[in-house]
Amino acid sequence: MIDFAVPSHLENYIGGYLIGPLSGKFIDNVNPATGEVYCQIPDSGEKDVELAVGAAKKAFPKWSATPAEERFLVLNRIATLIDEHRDALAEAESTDNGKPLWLSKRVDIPRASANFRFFATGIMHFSADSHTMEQTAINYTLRQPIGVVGCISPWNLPLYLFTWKIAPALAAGNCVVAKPSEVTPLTAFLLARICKEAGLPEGVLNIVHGTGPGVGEHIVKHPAIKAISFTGSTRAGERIASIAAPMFKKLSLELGGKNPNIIFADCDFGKMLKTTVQSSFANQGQICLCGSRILVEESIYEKFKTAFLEEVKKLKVGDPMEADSKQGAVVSKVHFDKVMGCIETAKEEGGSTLAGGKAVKPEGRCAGGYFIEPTVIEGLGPHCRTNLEEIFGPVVTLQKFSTEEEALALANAGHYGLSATIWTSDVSRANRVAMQVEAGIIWVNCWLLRDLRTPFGGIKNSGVGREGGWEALRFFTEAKNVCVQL
Ligand SMILES: NC(=O)c1ccc[n+]([C@@H]2O[C@H](COP(=O)([O-])OP(=O)(O)OC[C@H]3O[C@@H](n4cnc5c(N)ncnc54)[C@H](O)[C@@H]3O)[C@@H](O)[C@H]2O)c1
Ligand SMILES: O=C/C=C/C=C(\O)C(=O)O
Repeated sequence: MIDFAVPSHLENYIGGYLIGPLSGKFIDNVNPATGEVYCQIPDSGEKDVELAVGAAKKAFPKWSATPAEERFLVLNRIATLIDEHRDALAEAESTDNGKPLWLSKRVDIPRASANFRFFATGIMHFSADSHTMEQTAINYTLRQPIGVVGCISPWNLPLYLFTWKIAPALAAGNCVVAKPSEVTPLTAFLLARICKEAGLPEGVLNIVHGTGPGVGEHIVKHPAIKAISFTGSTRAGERIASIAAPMFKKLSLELGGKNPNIIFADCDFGKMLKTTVQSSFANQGQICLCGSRILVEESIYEKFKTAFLEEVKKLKVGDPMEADSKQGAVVSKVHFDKVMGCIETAKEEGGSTLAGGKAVKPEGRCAGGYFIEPTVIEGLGPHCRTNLEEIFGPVVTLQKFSTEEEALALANAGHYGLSATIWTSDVSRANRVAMQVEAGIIWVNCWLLRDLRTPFGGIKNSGVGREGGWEALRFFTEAKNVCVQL
C-alpha cells in the first residue's frame, strides 16, 4: 500500500530511502488557493546532492546493464501505479499548484503515466545506425547510456514535466539526480513512494528537493553529472548554460515562450474561438505553449474581439477543487505580484484592458488565495515590454494585421521561438506560414495536440535541443561509432 497522506515534512529520495536534508533545514510549502502553509520542503544543499550523486554512481553499472525488457517492466509498473492513484495524485497536484482538480485529473496525471509508458515501451524499439562502406568496412553506432544525469523541472506542470525528463533518462539506462520545483514539490515526493512500490532499484532515481541556487546549481556543477535536462525560465537557462557549457556537458534547455496565435479570416471561426480561449488561459495561462499574443486579420478583428470577450467573461475563477472553476489560483504570491505588475506595465505602455486586469477574492476557504481575472489587452505594438516579455499568467494581447507578411512580421518579433498556432482553412497558406514562423513547434487549426514521438523544443531564446521520442533517447545516450575494416 502506498501512503498518499501528506506528511508535515517532505523528504528527499536518495539511494532508495526517504530521508530529510542533511542541514535539517526546511522551506514552507504554500497552498496558493488558500495562501496557507501546509507542509515543509527540504531546503537541501550541496551535501545532499553529493549523496544523491554517490547513490546514482553506485547504481549505474547494474542499471545500465539491465536488459531493456526489465527496465520496461519496472517503468511500466510505475505508469500503472500512477494510473491507479490518479485521484490522490491529482488532488496533491491541485493543492500544491492551484490548478483546477479536473485539469490535474484530465491532463497532468494521465500525461505523467503516459510519459513512463511511452519511454518504457520506446526503449524496446530503440535502435542505432550502421553504415556500410562497400567492400571496405562496416560502421555500427552504439547508443550507450551516459551515466549520471541531472533533470530539473518547473512548477507549472509539475509531475507532467518532471516525468517527461526522468522517464527517457531511466529508460535509456542512466541513473538520475532530479530536482522538482521548490514551489510544487509534492507529486515528485509521492512519485518516490510509487517508485519504491514499483521496485525501482535503489539509487537509480534520486530526488533532491530545494531551491535553484541551493540544489539546482550543485546538480549542474557536479563533475560526475554529464548531462542536464532543464525546463524553466530563460534566465535560469542562461545561468545553467554558463556553468555547464565550459564543462562540456550535454544540455537540453526548454525555456520560455511568447507565442503567437495567428488567426486568418478564412478559419473555422467556432473551433478557433473555443481553442483560443484554452490556448490563452488554460492552467491560468501558465503553460509555456500558451498563445499569449493573439494576432487577428483585420477583416474579422471586431467580430473576434466581441466573441472572444464574451467567452472570456464567462470563465469562472475560483476554488480549484470545485468542478465549475475554469481557472484556479496562480502558483504563488511572488508570481501573483509579478503578473499583476505586468498588467500595470501594459497600462503604463498605453494598453487598454478589455477584460479582467484585477485580482479575484473568492469567499470562504480561498479568501487568502492568489487569483487573477483572465485579462485581455489591446492597443499595444509588437515592440513594447508587454508583447516582448513572457508574463506566464492569464494575460493575452490582441494585435491586428492585414497581410500575411504583416502577420509574419508580428509573429517573429521578439526573442522567443517556442511555439505558434495558425488558424486558416487555406492549406497552402498554412504550410507557407508554418515554414516561416520562427518557432520549434507549430500547430495548424489546433493547439497543444501532442504526439509524444515528435520533436519538442524551441529556437531563439526558447532553448536548445529537442525532447520527445527518439530525440529524447538520443539525448540521454552517447553515440559511439565502431568502424570495422572488412
Ligand atoms: N519550454 C518548455 O517546455 C517549458 C515548459 C514549462 C515551463 N517553461 C518555462 O518555465 C518558466 C516557469 O517556471 P519556473 O518559474 O519554475 O522557472 P525557473 O527557471 O525559475 O525554475 C525552474 C527550475 O529550475 C530551478 N532553478 C532555478 N534557478 C536555477 C539555477 N540557477 N540552477 C539550477 N536550477 C535552477 C528551479 O528551482 C526550478 O526547479 C517559464 O519561463 C516557462 O516558460 C518552459
Ligand atoms: O509549459 C510547458 C509545456 C510543456 C509541454 C511539454 O513539454 C509536452 O507537452 O511535452
